Parts: sequence; C-alpha cells; structure tokens
Amino acid sequence: MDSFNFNQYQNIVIKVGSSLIAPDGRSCSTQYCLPLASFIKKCQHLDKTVTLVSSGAVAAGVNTLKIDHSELTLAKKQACAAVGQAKLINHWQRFFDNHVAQLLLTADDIKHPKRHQNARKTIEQLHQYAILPIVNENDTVATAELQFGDNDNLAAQVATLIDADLLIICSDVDGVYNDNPHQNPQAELIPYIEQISDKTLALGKPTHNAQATGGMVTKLGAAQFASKAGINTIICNGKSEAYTSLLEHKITGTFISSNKPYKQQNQSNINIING
Ligand SMILES: Nc1ncnc2c1ncn2[C@@H]1O[C@H](COP(=O)(O)OP(=O)(O)O)[C@@H](O)[C@H]1O
Ligand SMILES: N[C@@H](CCC(=O)OP(=O)(O)O)C(=O)O
Repeated sequence: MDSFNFNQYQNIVIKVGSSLIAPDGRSCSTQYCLPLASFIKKCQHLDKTVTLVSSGAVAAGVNTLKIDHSELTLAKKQACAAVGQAKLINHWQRFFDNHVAQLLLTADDIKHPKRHQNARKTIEQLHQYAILPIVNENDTVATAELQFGDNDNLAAQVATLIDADLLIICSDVDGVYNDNPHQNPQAELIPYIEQISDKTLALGKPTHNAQATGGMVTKLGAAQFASKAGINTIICNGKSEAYTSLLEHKITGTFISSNKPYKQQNQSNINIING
C-alpha cells in the first residue's frame, strides 16, 4: 500500500479538546497533555511550525471555583473561563519551559481585515522565535462562542488564517464513527472521508461529556471549513498511539481530505490503519 507521508506537512494546527485537558473532571491533567507536548516538540525538531488551539479554560475554572457544570449560566461560564485560562496557560508553560504565547481571539478578530493581519503576523513572528502560539477563544467577550460556538471551528479558522497545511483535532475517540461510539457499541470507525457531504455531517452527534462543547458535529463542521480552504484534517484520539503513528507516516484515526489540491498534497498516497 502507498504511504501517507507526514513529511509533506510543514505548518500544522493542533486542536486539543477539554476531554483531554480535563479527563474525568481533573482539570489541567498531565495525563494526555504530556504525550501531546512530546509530539509537538518532535514536530518542532522536524522543523515543522506548530500552532496549538487549546480548550479547557472553562473546565479549569469550574474545577477551581467548585461549580457544577449543570449550574453554569453564561456569566458563570465566562468567569470560569477567565479563572481557568490563567491556569491553562501556566499548565502549557511548564511543558515548554515557558516557550509558549497566549492568543485569545474572537470570530470578529478573524473577520476584521486589520485584526486578521495582525493575528497572522503575530503568529508568524512567534514561530520565528520558536515559541508555541496557544490560541483559545476570548471567552470573556465572545458570548456567542460559549452559547453556540466551539474551538473546533476556531481551530479551522486559525488554520486558514495562517495557511496551515494540516489540521489535527485531538479528542477522546479514535475518529469519526458512523454513530456516537459512547452510545452505540456497534458504531464503526470511518478511516477516510474524501468529501464532507450533508450525509457525513449528519453522522456527527453532540458530546456525551458535560465538560466538552461540540462533540463530533463541530469537528466535522471544522473539517469541512478547512477542506474548503485546501487543508486536510485528521481527527484522532489523544489517548491512543495516534501521535506515534503520524510520526511513522501512518494514520490512526479519520483522515478528511481537502477538496482542492494544496501545496505538494498527494491524495493517492494514504496509508490508513485502525479501520
Ligand atoms: N459520529 C461520532 N463519532 C465519534 N464521536 C462522536 C460521534 N458523534 C458524537 N460523538 C461524541 O463526540 C465526542 C468528542 O467530542 P467532545 O466531547 O466535544 O470532545 P473534545 O473535548 O475533544 O472537543 C465523543 O466522545 C462522542 O461522545
Ligand atoms: N473556550 C472554551 C472552549 C470550549 C470548547 O470548544 O471545548 P471543546 O469542545 O472541549 O473543544 C474553553 O477553553 O473552555
């Protein structure tokens, strides 16, 4: 079989969800962040530029303020995000010896031409300083994000902003299944999606996890957005061997192809495992 070649990707956006930052309510846990940090460092040593989109601020704030998720009003969620963001960035600083930067963005910042350009230039400059840019939604002002939005979409927007060639969405499931595997034990993993149709979007259901936001619905929406911009997406499990596989030029998860040719992309060369 032809092989997927991780070497062809140079500018990668990695999104990590609350499910991995705060497993079982343990906010800012090292359990899944340590392997992810190690993967990011390996990518950096391979001369790839990496931008991290990290969720987990609300979960971290909930943990500090000892609030039940079911009691969260919008104002309480925003207060949790403000408390938790400080904790979250401190958490990442420890893995990267302080070589990280915090960027809090809203959808408006990405739409506004001048702010868009400023955000892009800042990220490029940080990459030149070998600093890992860590992006989150600016939850204090982005009320719509906490009511309707999600960081999967933000990650796809950031990937487009910086002309990334790969978006990796790390979650707590092996990839996209034909139904929610937490609710349907018969659900089967879909290793490769050539194009996201309405039928594919309908496979994505909400999350089973009170701490997370979007479930697979928003990940598929994000992949569709990235795909239209010529960016391939991989949805994988940050609890598994997915990172090791990628470094070995194999995909453990779901690969979603962009629907237009991008850079040296070669769609015939894809080696899928785990499916
Ligand atoms: N078709 C599907 N395939 C896989 N997972 C799905 C699907 N539909 C819904 N899900 C849910 O999406 C969850 C992952 O999204 P989410 O909990 O929001 O994670 P994260 O915090 O990583 O963004 C899974 O654990 C599962 O409950
Ligand atoms: N800005 C929020 C992100 C919420 C979110 O999208 O969470 P997730 O579905 O776990 O990626 C936070 O940091 O908690």
